Amino acid sequence: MDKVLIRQLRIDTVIGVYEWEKNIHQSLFLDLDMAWDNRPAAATDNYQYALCYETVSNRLTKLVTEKPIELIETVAERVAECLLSEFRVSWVKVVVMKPGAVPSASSVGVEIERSR
Ligand SMILES: Nc1nc2c(c(=O)[nH]1)N=C([C@H](O)[C@@H](O)CO)CN2
Repeated sequence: MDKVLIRQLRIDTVIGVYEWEKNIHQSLFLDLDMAWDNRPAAATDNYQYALCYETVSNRLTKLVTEKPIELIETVAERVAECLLSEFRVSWVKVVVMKPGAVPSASSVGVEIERSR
């Protein structure tokens, strides 16, 4: 299966369940694996057939930052829904990491896979 990948997309946003988290920005890091047939783009060398990782990155940053969210699970689910519906991706793996959330861990996070 062909994929388009985005690694370590940093999104600074209001995220967290505790009161002290609702007045600060924290960084989330997203890894995205998106099923996409890359052959039409490669055969024609035409951007029109490519899943644009820049467009996806910008859209997801807007989505995640438009309002405060408590759980990183919610972030992952909203990101997956957006990719399946707006970008017509048939399958996606979304990893959301929140470094700094647990001081004794280098990072913590969630991973989901969704398809339509
Ligand atoms: N499974 C989760 N556990 C926790 C979350 C979360 O989003 N998913 N969030 C918190 C707090 O916001 C924490 O990150 C503050 O450091 C705790 N557990």
